[in-house]
Amino acid sequence: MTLMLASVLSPAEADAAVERGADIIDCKDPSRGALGALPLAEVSRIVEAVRGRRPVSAVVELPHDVTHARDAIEAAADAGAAFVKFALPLTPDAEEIIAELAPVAARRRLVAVLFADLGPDFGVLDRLAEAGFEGAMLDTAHKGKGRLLDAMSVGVLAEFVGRCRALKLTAGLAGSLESPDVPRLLVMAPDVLGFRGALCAEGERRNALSASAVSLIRDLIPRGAPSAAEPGDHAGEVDHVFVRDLVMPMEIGAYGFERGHTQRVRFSVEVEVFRTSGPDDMRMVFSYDVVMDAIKIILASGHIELVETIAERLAESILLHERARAVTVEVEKLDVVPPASVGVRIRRARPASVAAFAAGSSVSSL
Ligand SMILES: O=C[C@H](O)COP(=O)(O)O
Repeated sequence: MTLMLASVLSPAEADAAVERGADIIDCKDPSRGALGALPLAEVSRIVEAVRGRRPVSAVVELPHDVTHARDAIEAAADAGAAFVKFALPLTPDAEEIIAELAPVAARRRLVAVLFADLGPDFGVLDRLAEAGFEGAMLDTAHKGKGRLLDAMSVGVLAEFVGRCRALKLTAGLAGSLESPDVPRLLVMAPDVLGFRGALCAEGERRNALSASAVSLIRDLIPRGAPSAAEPGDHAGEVDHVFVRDLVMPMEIGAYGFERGHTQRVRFSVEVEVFRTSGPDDMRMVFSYDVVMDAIKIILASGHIELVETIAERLAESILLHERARAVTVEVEKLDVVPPASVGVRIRRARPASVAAFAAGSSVSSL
């Protein structure tokens, strides 16, 4: 399950974010850049306003001297922050700093933030896991200069989440995320998606939190596993969302001669999507970006022997989306016997109980 983190700067904003369903309340001063810390007294006030209803995280601007860094982290935790977030230094001694913070990580839940637009080295994730960190989060350093998906491809983001999962680190994604990004990033099943700008009036992170914007993002992130429910007023209506004839180069094939180079593969995908009731925004749609991202993530994972494997993985990934009722996937190799194509077509559907839930779901009104 993916949790929604909302960055707030005041007790009033924290209360509004809790009321609108954010899962983690993150104390941050957006006027101080990507990872600006709030004064500790303000963190304490936010913790008080939250009244234990949600975990609170706090940003710390890490002093370079390790003793001071440890003290700053301890102070934020003493102010009531369940998680302490800070930007991982980009200096050559970053790994040493991580190791020196290991004693603090044994007592406090530390989250290291890596800036996607500054070319982070994912090798550091091993060091964070060894030092006992709680998790790692990708964010963007330069706000206003692009979203997370501008800084990193979906394949690289999926690699980040996968490496965190393998190391038992909580994986967070943030960085000027907008509502259409949410279903795309959910495909990677991160533990946390973090937001500030998208929750604010006019999408500007230094503006005040907007209740309707918080609700929009909240509604885009499913809250737990779907279960059976009564069908809603649009039950039975199904749209067909498709990506047709998308040709991508990929490493594929079971023969030795098919290794070490790419061949053209054509993808045609049709998703049967439950129609839902609600406002006329991203909550109403199943984005074809979800299909294209799922294809790119599979391609980025390296050589795959069988078209059947690709088709199954693609269908499985798309059916994770709660609006998808069934999917037909066609995968064709174009370079085996040109101009003919060879390949496979499969149709996969969700289990009936889950399908009933999705048919009956509607989003909250604003
Ligand atoms: O931790 C999450 C950040 O506060 C994200 O801020 P942003 O959405 O404005 O980039």
